[in-house]
Amino acid sequence: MHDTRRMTQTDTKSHLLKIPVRTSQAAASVGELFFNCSTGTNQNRRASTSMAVVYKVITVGSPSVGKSSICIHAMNNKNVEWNEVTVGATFFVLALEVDGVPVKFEIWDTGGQERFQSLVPLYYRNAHAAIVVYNVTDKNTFDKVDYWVQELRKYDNTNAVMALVGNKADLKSEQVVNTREARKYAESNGLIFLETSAKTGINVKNIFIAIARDIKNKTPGPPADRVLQKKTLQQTSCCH
Ligand SMILES: Nc1nc2c(ncn2[C@@H]2O[C@H](COP(=O)(O)OP(=O)(O)OP(=O)(O)O)[C@@H](O)[C@H]2O)c(=O)[nH]1
Repeated sequence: MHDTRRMTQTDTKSHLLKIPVRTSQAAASVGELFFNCSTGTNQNRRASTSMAVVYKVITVGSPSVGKSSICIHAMNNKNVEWNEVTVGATFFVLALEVDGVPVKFEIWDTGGQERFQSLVPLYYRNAHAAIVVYNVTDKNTFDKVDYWVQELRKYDNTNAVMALVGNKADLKSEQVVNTREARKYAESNGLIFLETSAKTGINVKNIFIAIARDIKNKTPGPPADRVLQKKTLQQTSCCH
């Protein structure tokens, strides 16, 4: 069903390179992975050339909940009709200023299909944060949230920040996942919680702002385990 989805907006497509890569270390153990690489708008590209704190983030969740659409909206500041199944993972770079500090998010947006789930630990390695996404109009995707949270916790990354995101919040009349129930789950498991819409953009950037603040709170003072970079995106692109 999902294989028929295709991207319809050409300007964003022009930022995407679909390439087979033999990734080093982690991915080498599973052979050759395929992923897309996107560096976003010119504004995003310019912002990321200055000194920035770099955070590695991954997205996980059921298929079609809107993981890629969230990343794409955050980077382009607009709704982009996205109809492409993520194969393996897509790499995005998002540059934002958070409380006066330039932050570069290196996002591994993982494919939600079951055949890609075994790859998640590889992308999660050394991640500063994970975004667990469900679709507010599909209870099955919320029921899968706890599986993702427990899986991520297994991967020995206890310091990572986790955010629970209920996407497609623009479809209010179709919402079946109760906001209070989702928030309660998030609070009792120490997760950031937001409902978003990749269509209208509501709360999309706020996810990343909340994550950056949470990481900073967990690691106060000089950024010891955070990397300060002064590189252009050409230098940091995933395609080398
Ligand atoms: N109405 C609405 N539709 C959305 C929203 N976010 C995504 N969609 C649509 O949902 C479908 C799936 O979006 P994707 O971003 O590809 O979902 P995904 O979670 O990355 O899917 P996989 O690659 O299969 O893991 C697309 O048709 C999107 O246009 C949203 O906030 N509101």
